[in-house]
Amino acid sequence: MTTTTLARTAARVVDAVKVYGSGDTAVRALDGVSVDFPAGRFTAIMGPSGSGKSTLMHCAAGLDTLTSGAAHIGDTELGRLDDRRLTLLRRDRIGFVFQAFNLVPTLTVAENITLPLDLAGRRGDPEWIDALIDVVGLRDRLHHRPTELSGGQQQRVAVARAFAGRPEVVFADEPTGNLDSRSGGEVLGLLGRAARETERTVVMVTHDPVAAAHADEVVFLADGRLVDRMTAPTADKVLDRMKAFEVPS
Ligand SMILES: Nc1ncnc2c1ncn2[C@@H]1O[C@H](COP(=O)(O)OP(=O)(O)OP(=O)(O)O)[C@@H](O)[C@H]1O
Repeated sequence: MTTTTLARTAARVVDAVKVYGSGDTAVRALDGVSVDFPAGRFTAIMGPSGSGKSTLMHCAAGLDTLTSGAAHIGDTELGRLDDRRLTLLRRDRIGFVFQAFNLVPTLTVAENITLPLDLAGRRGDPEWIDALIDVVGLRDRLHHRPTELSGGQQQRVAVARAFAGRPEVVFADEPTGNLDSRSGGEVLGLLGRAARETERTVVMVTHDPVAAAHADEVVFLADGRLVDRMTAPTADKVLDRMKAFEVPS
């Protein structure tokens, strides 16, 4: 598919370096990564274990700080924000989906979805939330508690929660890690649909080629460096690309 609109960048890192520890035990988790995540697209970050995927996501999302380089959400450089502004930015402009669903067991599905808005004292956009409930297919479960739902349904609640405040970017870290392949596929389809239908940006970390194939584009990390990008991925193409990392050079 071609597009004539110039893609806006929703999030990016420039010359990102992240070193954990110091001296002999220092680990260079990111070694000069520059990557942009276009607005309105679903991008997967792939790479072997230890390649820096989670570190990249955490630094891009303002959950961790870079050793050097810069991370931006829209036009905002995260390194220039004090803790309070960074917290507000994460709350108001970013959504998160993690491997563990992190729902509040005492609240209903509906209450879980609007929890971040309620905590922020925001009412949110009722039409937006109503539409989201249909996107994630939870209309008949709104008054259930998380324990009454399957794992896949719980993660769908977490996806709706992540999108509820109309964030600019939703970051997902191995969102299907705790799901069987069928529910995992549903959640991934949903992430893609939510990105397209709500024109939001989704950035997902995964080590699973099948999961990555749901994205519009895959970026590949190896040893803390960006080594490739692939548009219109398929599981086979992603798997082939991953195999190349395992061949000793
Ligand atoms: N808090 C930390 N302290 C020290 N080293 C860390 C820390 N977090 C990550 N690392 C190291 O940084 C490197 C990159 O880790 P990261 O978790 O980003 O990789 P990953 O690609 O997400 O791996 P996986 O697929 O196994 O989750 C690894 O060598 C890891 O051991």
